[in-house]
Amino acid sequence: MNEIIVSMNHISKSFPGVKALDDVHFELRSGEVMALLGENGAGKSTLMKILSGVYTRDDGTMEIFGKEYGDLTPKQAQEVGVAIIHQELNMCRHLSVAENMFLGRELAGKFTLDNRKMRQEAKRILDDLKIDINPDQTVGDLPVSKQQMVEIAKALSINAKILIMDEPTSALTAKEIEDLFRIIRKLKAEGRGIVYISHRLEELAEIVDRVTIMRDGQYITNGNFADMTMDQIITNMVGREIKEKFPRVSCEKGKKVFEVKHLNAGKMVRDINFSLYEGEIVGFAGLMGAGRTETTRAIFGADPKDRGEIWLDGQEIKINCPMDAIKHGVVLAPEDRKKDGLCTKLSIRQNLALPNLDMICNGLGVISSTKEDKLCEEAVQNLRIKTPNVEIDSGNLSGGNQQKVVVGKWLARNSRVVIFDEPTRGIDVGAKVEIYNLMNELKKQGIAVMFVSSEMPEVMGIADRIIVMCDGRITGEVMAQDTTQNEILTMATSFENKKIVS
Ligand SMILES: Nc1ncnc2c1ncn2[C@@H]1O[C@H](COP(=O)(O)OP(=O)(O)OP(=O)(O)O)[C@@H](O)[C@H]1O
Repeated sequence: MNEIIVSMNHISKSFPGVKALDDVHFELRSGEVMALLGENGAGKSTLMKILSGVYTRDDGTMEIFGKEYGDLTPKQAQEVGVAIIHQELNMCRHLSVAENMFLGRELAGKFTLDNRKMRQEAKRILDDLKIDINPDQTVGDLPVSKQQMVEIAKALSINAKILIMDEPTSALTAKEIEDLFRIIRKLKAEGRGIVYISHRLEELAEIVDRVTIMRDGQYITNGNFADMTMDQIITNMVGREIKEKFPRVSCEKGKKVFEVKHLNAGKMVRDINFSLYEGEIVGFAGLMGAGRTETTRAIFGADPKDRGEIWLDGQEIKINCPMDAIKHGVVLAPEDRKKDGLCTKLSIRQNLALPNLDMICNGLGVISSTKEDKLCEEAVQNLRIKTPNVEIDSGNLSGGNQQKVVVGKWLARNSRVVIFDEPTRGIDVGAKVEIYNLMNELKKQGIAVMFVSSEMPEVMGIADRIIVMCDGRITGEVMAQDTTQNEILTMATSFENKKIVS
């Protein structure tokens, strides 16, 4: 049996008002992929930040390669062989691949840095991983998937024996995920231990050997993945059975609410035409980079439009900036929650209140704390935002709970059109169902729902009608109940087979 390389026992950690970890156990063996699973806010990232020296624990013991460690600093953790690849990649975007890989431990020549040697070494590691990236390329110019590969290469360049990957596939295409899994298998075969945090449970079977499950900051169980059913895993994660992963409600299709005509914006939004009706959810499927996010941003006024018309309830409206869109009741929950969806340095309360000031201010322009409290209370309750109170910085929330705040901002408004761009990315299985239910609720209220998602099962499970995009254009439209994943994929990868339902 593979040796135990990490053993964490009775680990506890509190933040003001939150017990993030309470008597947690965790074990990792060499040559295995250990999935660390739990709902948003369960404490997975906090536990791994303790292992990698980002946080110090309040209580408990930690052994790495059989040696007991007290409080590790990130540098010490690195020296011991622990590398963490964060969900939000931590690269210096303006530096080259080689410069990033050797950041903080540059190789010195006689008088200056030995750039040639660093380049050569970077190339050797990238080649070894069969990754086609030029070490001289600026990291900011690389797609996210390649940046992630550079992070992995960097971990290997410091000879990391324990690699922690936090939601590594959340921004990757199917082909890129395959590449990542190939690399993970190679690392595993070399005897490295990999901790794999993911909310995409369907991919676990591909890659995972064992599973550790946490809930509400506590250790629940661990075991071989092969010995557990998916239902057991989910029940352990959420503490209750989830009967329907894709709850669908049927509504009568009503009148046309929203229409986009001949929308063009930059290279990735080319002659987009579609309508949204009352009583339906319209899914936007496609591969990453198909132009769906650009379309949502152009509609919302976050990016300029070259031409095109937007109609709401039979009248043309002008949206030149997000403020115009919000005034007309057209709102967007954007894909990148940290960059576009939240002010991470502001509290949950301030984030929820910001776009709703018109509704919570009294006649004199002063915020009514009663109305603000009510707005926050409803958002926290309806979306089950896990937080001790609404005064904490939204940047300190777990990823999934941040997403809930983004969605919560729009709940209070009487919106006519709600655009969700990848709303369930990084969200746990229970919270996903809550988001679907929320979309269903909007659908029942006659609000038009546009739902962009790269997860085929959820588009097929939740949307009524599916519009497919490829390379900035709409390449097909199908009713969810009449289609197959293959048909959607064909439309998502070619301009042929164009199919439109009336
Ligand atoms: N720096 C911090 N300050 C205050 N609270 C924090 C901080 N970091 C984490 N928390 C809280 O600790 C709890 C555990 O968060 P953590 O990020 O570890 O969860 P997670 O399981 O990784 O969730 P997710 O799957 O959403 O990423 C949450 O309630 C979170 O709000």
